[in-house]
Amino acid sequence: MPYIVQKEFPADPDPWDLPGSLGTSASEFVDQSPFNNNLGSTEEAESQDKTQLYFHPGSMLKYKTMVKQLIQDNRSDALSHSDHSSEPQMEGVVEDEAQILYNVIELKEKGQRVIIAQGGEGGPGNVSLGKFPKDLRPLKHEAAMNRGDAFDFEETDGGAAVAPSSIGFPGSESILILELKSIADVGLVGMPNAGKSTLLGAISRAKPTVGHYAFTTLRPNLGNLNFDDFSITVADIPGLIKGAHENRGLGHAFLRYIERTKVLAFVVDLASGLDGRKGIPPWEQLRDLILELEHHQEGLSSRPALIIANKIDEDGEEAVLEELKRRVKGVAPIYPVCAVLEEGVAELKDGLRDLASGGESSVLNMEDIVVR
Ligand SMILES: Nc1nc2c(ncn2[C@@H]2O[C@H](COP(=O)(O)OP(=O)(O)OP(=O)(O)O)[C@@H](O)[C@H]2O)c(=O)[nH]1
Ligand SMILES: [Mg+2]
Repeated sequence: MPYIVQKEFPADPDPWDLPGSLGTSASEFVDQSPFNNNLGSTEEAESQDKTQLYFHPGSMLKYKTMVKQLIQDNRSDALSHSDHSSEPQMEGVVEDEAQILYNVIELKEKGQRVIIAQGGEGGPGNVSLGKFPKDLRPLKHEAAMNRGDAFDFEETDGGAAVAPSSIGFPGSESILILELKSIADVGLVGMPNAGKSTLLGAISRAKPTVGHYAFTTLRPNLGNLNFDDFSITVADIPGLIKGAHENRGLGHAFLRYIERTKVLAFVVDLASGLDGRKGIPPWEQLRDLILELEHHQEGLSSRPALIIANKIDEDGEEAVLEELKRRVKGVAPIYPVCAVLEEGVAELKDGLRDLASGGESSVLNMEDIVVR
């Protein structure tokens, strides 16, 4: 083989467990690159350059320059040698080490582009070599090279000497984990079975799966709320349980969906814990949800929020709703709804519209909820 490229990727990284993937700025990333100027002398940096490939565009530029230089060097070598071998002598030159880099780039603008894998330089291509005799077509030549056959210049019909094709340099490779940063304007946040999916179906044309068991939803469902002059996207986020920040009930993945919404709509189940039923009262649901959000990422619960009190059709819910209003009085607006019968949905849509459009909004703080 004319050259060896070894790539060893460590164990598959879990996209939800990338250390430092939150809050690490692009500049920190650049600082990790050995191409950075703080490496000491330029020569020192150059010598490291030749053994490593990086995904970062700045690094790629430098790599490209290095490869160009190598090609030029090889061309002049080829010209000065009498054996006319046009194959670049690259053995051992391009050996790259796999690198795991976080926050390679954040694409924020429409049309923004980034090079994440550079194509290989050269070979010069058929055009540069003129007409090929049939038995010297590039593929045959490459196969023969791999067998170790010797090559001489051949004569074309017109009598001009042409060199066999050259393979060129390999391109770089990148394995990327792409992360969607923003999924919706509003996130429906609640415990399993609170009725989030039913609610999304009631306020939009989305048709998410509904089930009377926990964790029916494992991926966010999206729905659009269209107003005359305005449209908002609502995400039905999978249910969170206590300990979600420690990844209980796939909490890490679900909490990260919440990071990608602008405002929060806490959905609580009024019937939970009612009349000796299994479950926890709505104010405790709110407290637990806020705690999980804050444990996952400080300030995550400090987004504009409203509360949706679902299942007002259940017997005995009036007392629970009054109790809920008393315990969170003056904190965030409460919208009582029955998602299955679509009661209270019109008022809720107006509330979501105000919230998402940045009108008057309130934040639901832990201290503002009376639990005992
Ligand atoms: N009585 C009553 N039941 C409801 C209401 N809304 C939803 N439900 C029921 O509550 C159960 C859970 O509904 P889902 O919409 O799947 O709940 P979810 O919050 O999406 O649950 P996960 O996906 O597990 O997080 C289903 O049996 C629904 O029929 C409601 O307004 N009243
Ligand atoms: Mg659901």
